[in-house]
Amino acid sequence: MDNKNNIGVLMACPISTYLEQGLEKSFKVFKLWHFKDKNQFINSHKDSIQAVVGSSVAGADAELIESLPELEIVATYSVGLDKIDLAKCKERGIRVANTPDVLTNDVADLAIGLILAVLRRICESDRYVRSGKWKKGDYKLSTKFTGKSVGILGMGRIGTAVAKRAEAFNCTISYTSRNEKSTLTYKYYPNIIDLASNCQILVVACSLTEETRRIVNRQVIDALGPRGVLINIGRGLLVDEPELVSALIEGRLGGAGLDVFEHEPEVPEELFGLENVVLLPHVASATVETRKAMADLVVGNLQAHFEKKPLLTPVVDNFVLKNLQP
Ligand SMILES: O=CC(=O)O
Repeated sequence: MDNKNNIGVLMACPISTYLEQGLEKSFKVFKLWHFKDKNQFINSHKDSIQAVVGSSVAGADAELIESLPELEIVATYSVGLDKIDLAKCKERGIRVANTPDVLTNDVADLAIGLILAVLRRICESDRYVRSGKWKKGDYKLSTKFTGKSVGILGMGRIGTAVAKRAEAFNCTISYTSRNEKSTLTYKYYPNIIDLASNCQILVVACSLTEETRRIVNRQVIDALGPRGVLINIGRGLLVDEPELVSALIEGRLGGAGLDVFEHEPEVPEELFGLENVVLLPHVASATVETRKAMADLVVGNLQAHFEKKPLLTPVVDNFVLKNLQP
């Protein structure tokens, strides 16, 4: 690998001290949020920045990619790729890596946690105890999870891990995905409305792309219905948020467990007073163990790239063909 001072790595947003320290051991790290005038900073450092590190908050859009002529790799501290202009990266031969696998279990665990929290009113009953209301009477009955039908939107790594967990709760699993998976015995619905009409809990676990933007629209929400529960551990923009809010307020949807929102960290305040809703601050992969593994993977991918080796977790890798010597 070249001398570390020769390789500029631009962090697009604050991520973690552990990651920063890992990057600083091998690279010259620039933290974009430290610069008031970002355009001026990029203009004066564009010739030394060869890598961008992003996350689910900020990545590399077309404008950033175009402003960095020496950019060779974008490594994101996320499994989601929606903050990266992948088409631009392919066009420019820029490699892209993400952090799949290491976070799958945590995200699937949290999806189940959200289901239980909504159906069994865990957060609401905790508030009941803390506010002293228990002394005046028992908390009301909640809803059983075991045996419910669970529909999964997006049967990738995370969707599959959610399904496996839900099976242990004796749930019937069905799903919709780009394609039916021949290896799975779960019922496949080619369309999300049919999936939503035939399940009690709909878990949103697909990636955000132009095709899936607001895929959970009013029709899907109405198909899920007043006894149905929506769980979103994907991206806020997969759901039509204003429609979700009105369905919850009007009682057209039974409940929701949401880890992600359209305008994070903004969350529609109309949801704050609803006891059938559990709201989390985008923490599905946020455990000490997993975040460390994600950071190690980001650093490992950059090291692999600058040592002209195959990426550990490649997403876009046509750089190999053009620029890497055997
Ligand atoms: O949102 C988190 C991720 O994409 O990893």
